[in-house]
Amino acid sequence: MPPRPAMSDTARALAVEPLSRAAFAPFGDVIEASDAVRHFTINAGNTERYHDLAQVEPGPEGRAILSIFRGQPRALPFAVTMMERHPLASQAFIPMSGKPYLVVVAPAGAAPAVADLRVFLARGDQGVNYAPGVWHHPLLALDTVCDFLVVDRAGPGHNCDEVAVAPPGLILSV
Ligand SMILES: NC(=O)N[C@@H](O)C(=O)O
Ligand code: NI
Repeated sequence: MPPRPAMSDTARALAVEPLSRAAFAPFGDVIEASDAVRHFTINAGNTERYHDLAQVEPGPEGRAILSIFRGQPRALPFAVTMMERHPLASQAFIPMSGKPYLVVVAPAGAAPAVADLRVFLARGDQGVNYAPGVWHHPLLALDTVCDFLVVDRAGPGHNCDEVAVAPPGLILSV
């Protein structure tokens, strides 16, 4: 992980890391067609299946649903002033517009401090699946309006907690 910039009273600059399966493993899954995952040829050789890439958890009495999120681009520098989590179920974002985007996460458990935040720059061919309870920032599209296929939960119960992050984290550039 890159060295963290110095702490300040008002805000803390956050280092941006490239998204990889290994680095993201504490937070969930990376959804990408790579030789690092199990894949095999199907359809009489026409198609390669990159198999079972993410653990979709609909949670108790829930069902997995598919939605499309059309995100407006975020301006940089961006201040991370809040985080959220879905305690009952996973949530996956798969880019449909082929553009890079930002992923901000912190480990499940206690409300994150700015020092707990990890920022990843995802390529336009990489999706992410947040494991249940993993703290994350809501969708952070960049540059232009971008669509994302979202796999998450419908069902009873409370499934979204939000917390403030103070001092905020600053994403200066990508
Ligand atoms: N609120 C909602 O459905 N979106 C967030 O969960 C998000 O992670 O973007
Ligand atoms: Ni969410």
